[in-house]
Amino acid sequence: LSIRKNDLNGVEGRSHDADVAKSGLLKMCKTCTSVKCVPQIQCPAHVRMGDHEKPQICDLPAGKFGYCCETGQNHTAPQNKARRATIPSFLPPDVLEEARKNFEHLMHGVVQMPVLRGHPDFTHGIVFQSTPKEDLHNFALSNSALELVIASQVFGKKEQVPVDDLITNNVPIQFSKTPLAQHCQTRPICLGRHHFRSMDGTCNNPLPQRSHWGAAGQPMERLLPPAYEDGIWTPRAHSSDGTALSSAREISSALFTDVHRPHPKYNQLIMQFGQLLAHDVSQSASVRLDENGGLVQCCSPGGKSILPPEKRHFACLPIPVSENDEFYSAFGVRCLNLVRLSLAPSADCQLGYGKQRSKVTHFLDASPIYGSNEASARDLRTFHGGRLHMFNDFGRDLLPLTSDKDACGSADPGNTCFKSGDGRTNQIISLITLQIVFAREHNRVADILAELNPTANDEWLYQETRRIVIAELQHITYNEYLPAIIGSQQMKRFRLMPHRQGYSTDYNVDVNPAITNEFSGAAFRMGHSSVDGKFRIHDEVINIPDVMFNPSRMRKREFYDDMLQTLYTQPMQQVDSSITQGLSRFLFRGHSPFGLDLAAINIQRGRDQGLRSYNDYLEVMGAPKLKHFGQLPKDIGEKLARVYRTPDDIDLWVGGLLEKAVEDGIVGITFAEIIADQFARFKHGDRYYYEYNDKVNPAAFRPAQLQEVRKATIGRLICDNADHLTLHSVPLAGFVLADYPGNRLISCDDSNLPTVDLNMWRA
Ligand code: HEM
Ligand SMILES: [Ca+2]
Repeated sequence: LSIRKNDLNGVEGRSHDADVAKSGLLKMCKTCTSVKCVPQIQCPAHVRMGDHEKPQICDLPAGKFGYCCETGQNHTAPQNKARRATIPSFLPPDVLEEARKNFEHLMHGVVQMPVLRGHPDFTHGIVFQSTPKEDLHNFALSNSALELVIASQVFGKKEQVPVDDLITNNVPIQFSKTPLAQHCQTRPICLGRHHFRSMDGTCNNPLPQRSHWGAAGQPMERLLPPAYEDGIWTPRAHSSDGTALSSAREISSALFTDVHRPHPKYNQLIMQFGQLLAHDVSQSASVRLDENGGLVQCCSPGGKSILPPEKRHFACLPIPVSENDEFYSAFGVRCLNLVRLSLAPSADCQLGYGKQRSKVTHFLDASPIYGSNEASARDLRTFHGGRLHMFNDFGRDLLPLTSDKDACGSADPGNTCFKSGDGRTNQIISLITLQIVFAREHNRVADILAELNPTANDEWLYQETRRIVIAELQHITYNEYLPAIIGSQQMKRFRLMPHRQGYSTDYNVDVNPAITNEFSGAAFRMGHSSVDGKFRIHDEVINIPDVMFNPSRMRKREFYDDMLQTLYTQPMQQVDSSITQGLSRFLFRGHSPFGLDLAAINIQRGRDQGLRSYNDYLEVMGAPKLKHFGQLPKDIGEKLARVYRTPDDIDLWVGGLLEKAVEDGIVGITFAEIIADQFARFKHGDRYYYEYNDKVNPAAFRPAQLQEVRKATIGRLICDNADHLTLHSVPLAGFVLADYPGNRLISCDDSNLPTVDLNMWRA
């Protein structure tokens, strides 16, 4: 993960110094003054420099670059094992042989009962769903990554490599000269200058060595080295005092209650927009039983017990449930299924820890609308007038219907489900609603462009429209959504606020746009606490589990308009220690009397993804670590002390949620920083970001076009794409409750709700 000097060489292999001088993107400091030179992975973007300026690079041994890191800390676990004098610099044949044997043993697999359609575990599997062709590809890639990880594990154990060296990628062994090289990823070759951004996110960074940065299928990044017990892939299971960590379910039920605490300012639309964003930038994949995407089950039927080790698949990470559990005990459930995330082979082909794979483009590029590869993008297009397929339901455009019988995982025949660029669209009906808004926006814009440019062909209309819709999405995100979530101070520190005029010059060729494990595994899952367990539509109260993977209501004529109004009228729930039972007890219940616990899943997932404890992240931000629970407010400290032995054990998702919100934001400071860091990557590391000029962005907007894009608001987007059967107005500030001081409901024709004038796109 650290930058190698060669990575900085230009296309024609110019010298490193010339490159730095030419781009002006890096400040060179051979040795850091007053701060420490550490590998990039040990210095998260948000602590690199006080004012989040360009990174200062410095020399590390073995020809690598590091960053001058302001915290001056080495963010790794304390080194508790004596360092071995020498570690071989090659992979001995016996390691290769043993690794091969171990791998084959794992692949031999276990015989298990199939997971039945309609069961909550089946539905959970759909969250990671792919097409059959992708399943095959995923299985192969996941296994390739596994072979590399097993070889790393065998080597680490045999040679007694200190865990610290493994988690900081400090073992300079290349797989490229071994038979394992076939499992390493190759970088995409980018020919010419791509005018429009690619569908799969490849070829964004102009340096050929970085053509894969941010592309679909690439591994997630990390802010801190992983907390794997063996330094490679074994999840954290022990307290820092050596005893076993409490079960994720025990923590969930002790700490997360379901209390109605409506937010005084923000509505459910901001929650729903957040989930759409989450799906745009991250979709992990779970390990599968076979190449047909078969699901792994780690519990005995009915969740009565955890399967014994000899019957358990290697990717099992089930959540134990106590026999006295306040909820599940009534059903005799002692085990909640959880399957580990699959890994991606990394492009550096080096021995090291497992890296989780994300299936969607990491960039904020409307991938839920368009897909994350050429094939799914083509499947969604009509190839006429640049338009996307829609299902016309008696005059109203809904998303196209899918023929994939597993899309909803339902056992009910005739359950109609929808298709989009993302397999999770049917997860909840309010998400489908927002996906329809964006798909309609695409066709609305395409139609206007076609009228303005009568000779334009389908391809140009599609790509140009996609460029505009992505720009609108980015503008709404950075202008309306993000300031509400992380507050104005973080927006400023990370240079995230859109300009009012002119182009932004914030592109930085060295910023890796990849999603971080901390963001996808913890910080952005803050959204789960903001969900209200009920939608109130006129007199009807809908419990959210009833509209998960069950979109039949969408066919009711007024439902779409009504749902949008509910979203902007109903307050979102505060982001805190409350999470609706619709998610923490009844997630994906279908017809079952109980469902899954998303809070427990989030905690266990954090351990699966190797997230370090909350305390380590406090330290990264320059805050003192918690030494004892008494430092926290009494009620929180007491609850935590019941499930954690020491503050060093607190899971990141838990610690982050318990913080009080930053002054003018929705989340606490730790999540605000992690989210800010992530959106700084999406902005500063995306060449196609809408505010860049043509020196950076091959598809730059003309100044007048950019000014128009800056008029995009979530309110206008909804007005322009509503059915106008029951919806005729929106709140002026779309994510804010209409009755909040300073805000009001305004009619869709009100001139205070600006319109993006597409006349600027007349050829
Ligand atoms: C509306 C109801 C929602 C439901 C039913 C839901 C459900 C889920 C489920 C089942 C997962 C996968 C859990 C796992 O196995 O690790 C997940 C992941 C996630 N959710 Fe939600 N979620 C909802 C809303 C939200 C919101 C509002 C946000 C953010 C604002 C959000 C952010 C995320 C993120 C970042 C992930 C990780 C994605 C990945 O990397 O795979 N979710 N959610
Ligand atoms: Ca994306």
